[in-house]
Amino acid sequence: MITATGLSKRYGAKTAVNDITFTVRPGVVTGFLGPNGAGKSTTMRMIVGLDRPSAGAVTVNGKPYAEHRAPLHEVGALLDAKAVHTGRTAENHLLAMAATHGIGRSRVREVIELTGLESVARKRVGGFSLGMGQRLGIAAALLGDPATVILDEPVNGLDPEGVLWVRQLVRHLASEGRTVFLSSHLMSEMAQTADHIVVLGRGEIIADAPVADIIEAGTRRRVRVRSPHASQLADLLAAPDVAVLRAEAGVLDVTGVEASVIGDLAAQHALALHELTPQHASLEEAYLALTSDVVEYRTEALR
Ligand SMILES: Nc1ncnc2c1ncn2[C@@H]1O[C@H](COP(=O)(O)OP(=O)(O)OP(=O)(O)O)[C@@H](O)[C@H]1O
Repeated sequence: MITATGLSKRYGAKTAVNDITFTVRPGVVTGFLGPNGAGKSTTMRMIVGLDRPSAGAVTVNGKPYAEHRAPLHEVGALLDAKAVHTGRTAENHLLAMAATHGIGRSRVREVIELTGLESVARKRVGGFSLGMGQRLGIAAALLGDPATVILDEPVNGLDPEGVLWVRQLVRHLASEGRTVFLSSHLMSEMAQTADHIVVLGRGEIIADAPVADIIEAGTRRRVRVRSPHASQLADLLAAPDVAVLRAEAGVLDVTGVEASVIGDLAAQHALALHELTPQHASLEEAYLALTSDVVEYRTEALR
């Protein structure tokens, strides 16, 4: 369990994280989303004691990270996979970490197998690809069999097979009752991986809810209607809160009315319907709607 209360971080005049309060619960995968510079990495660094909060506090499993006597058993974190620039082999890197906590060689072998690093375990980490570095970072995070796992952009640099592996791994870790907190800028990835998401914009929380609720709240639901009587139906649907868009001949995209209401209306007027489909917005669309006001670096439309 991770609990942040009134957490803030300022770097000089710059406020990176502004008075955020949230809880990351065990047994589910919680995603941490936000545009570049929103403050995700800063928040994660404060959770594991690498940055000191300017105000507020954050605890892991009930205590500030620094107060845990054997932190690797409490929290496993992958914060910057590129940080391991070493002439050591992957195995020796993990053995050195294990030694600080009295973790045995057999656990090192286990995490090497779990992360698919067997074939490169005796190779120098310096020559690793980004993807192998990510796997090694995840192996290190899991070394102490921690109750809480924090992964900053874990799928960065992984190939599709690796992405699928991370997704299955984090879901498995959550199913074991662990607290799993991962950041990503890939909304589509979050939609498939997370149960719950916390969205950060300019250092503030702008959403903290189950994925399904975020999708629901971030968009107005659209219904696609196909009918040989599309024009007649469009006239019947006209109302101040209803938008009817003629997508193509015989096809309407209707916003502001439930599909069931459209179906009933068509039946009352004996108008045949050939399609009546509620369109579900993607998490990407919902996220863009949520964060459109808070992106720090806006991209100019290409001309
Ligand atoms: N050491 C620092 N000194 C000054 N400003 C910093 C420092 N670290 C982060 N910042 C600023 O704080 C803000 C939040 O940065 P942070 O890296 O936490 O965002 P992020 O959401 O992780 O973004 P990204 O996805 O780009 O990594 C940014 O505006 C960043 O420039």
